[in-house]
Amino acid sequence: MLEEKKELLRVEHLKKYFTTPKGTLHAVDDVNFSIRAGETLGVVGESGCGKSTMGRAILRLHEPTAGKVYFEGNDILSYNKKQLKELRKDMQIIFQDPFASLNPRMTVSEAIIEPLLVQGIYKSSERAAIISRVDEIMNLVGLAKRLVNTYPHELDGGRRQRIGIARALAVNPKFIVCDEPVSALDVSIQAQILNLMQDLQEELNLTYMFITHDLSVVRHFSNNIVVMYLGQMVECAPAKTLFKNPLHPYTKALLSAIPVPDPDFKMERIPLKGELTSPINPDPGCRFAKRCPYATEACTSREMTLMELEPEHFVSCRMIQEQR
Ligand SMILES: Nc1ncnc2c1ncn2[C@@H]1O[C@H](COP(=O)(O)OP(=O)(O)OP(=O)(O)O)[C@@H](O)[C@H]1O
Repeated sequence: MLEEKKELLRVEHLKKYFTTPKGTLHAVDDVNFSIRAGETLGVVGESGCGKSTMGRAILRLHEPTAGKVYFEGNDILSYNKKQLKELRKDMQIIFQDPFASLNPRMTVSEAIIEPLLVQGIYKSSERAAIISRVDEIMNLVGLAKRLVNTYPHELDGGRRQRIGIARALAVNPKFIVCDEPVSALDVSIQAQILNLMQDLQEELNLTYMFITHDLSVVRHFSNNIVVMYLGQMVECAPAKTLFKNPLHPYTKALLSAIPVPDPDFKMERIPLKGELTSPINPDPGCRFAKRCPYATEACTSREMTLMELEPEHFVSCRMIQEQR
C-alpha cells in the first residue's frame, strides 16, 4: 500500500494588507490551503493578484496581517528571531530575476558560500569542507566546475538562475517558494530549468510552491493548483482535475487562452474584459464580477466563500455553487 504523504505546510485565513495613501490594499485576503511533503502546489493568476506577496508572507519576508502558517505542524508566525533564523534553513525562495537577485560583485562560489556562512552551517575557517560543499552543489544544479570564479554578468540567464537555485539549496531546505523562476528566461532555457527543478525535487524530496502567471508552466509540474484573483483563491484542485474540468469562469478564461496543439479539441474562448480592478478597499461580493460574462446583481452583493464541490475541488463562484 502506498504510504500517505504527510502535510508539510498549512496556511489558514492568511491576509496581507498594505496601507497606502489611497486606502488599505488587500494584497492577500483570506487564503487557505495545505501542501504535502514532496509535492508541488502551483499558484497562478495575473500580475498583481498577490502571488508574490503570499509567498513572501508565508516565509515571513512580509509580516502577515492575519492568519496562521503551520510548518511541520508548528505555528511559525509565533516564532521569535532565533527560531526564524533556524527556519530559514528549511524554507527558501528562488526569485524570478536571477540577475537582480544576485550580487554582481560575487563570483559563483562566493554566492553559494554566502548562505552557508550566514546560516552558520560552516565557519569561515572550514575552508576544505566549504569548497567541497560548493563543488557538490554546483554539480547538483548542473554548473560546470570551470565557472566557479565567474561573475553573474559573464553568464547567460539559465546559468544565472542555476546560481539562484544553488543558493536556495545550499542550506538543505525542505520547502521552496519558486517565484516565477522561469519567466525571465528564453523559452528554450525554460524547459531545462523546469526539468532541473523536477529532478532536484525527486532527488532531494523537496516541496515546492510554484508561482507563475502562466498556467501551462505548472500543468505537468503541480500536484495541486490554486488560481488567485485579486488576493483571493477562486479555485483550487488537483492539476489534472483543474485542466479537465475547470469550474470558475476566471479559470476557464485563463485556460481558454492557452494555445492547444490538438485541432479536435475546441474550447470556447472566454475573453477577459478589462484590467484587474484595484485591490484597494475592494467592494464586497465576488471580485471577478466586473469582468465575468455571467455575473448578475447577486454576485456583487454577497461575500463569496470557497466551497468543496467535488472531492479536493474547491470553487468560489455563486453561479457554480447554486447549480450543484
Ligand atoms: N510593499 C508593498 N506596498 C504596497 N503595495 C504592495 C507592496 N507589495 C505588493 N503590493 C501590491 O500588492 C498587490 C499584489 O502584488 P504581488 O506582487 O503580490 O502580485 P503578483 O501576483 O505576484 O504580481 P507580479 O507577478 O506582477 O509580481 C499589488 O496590487 C501590488 O501593487
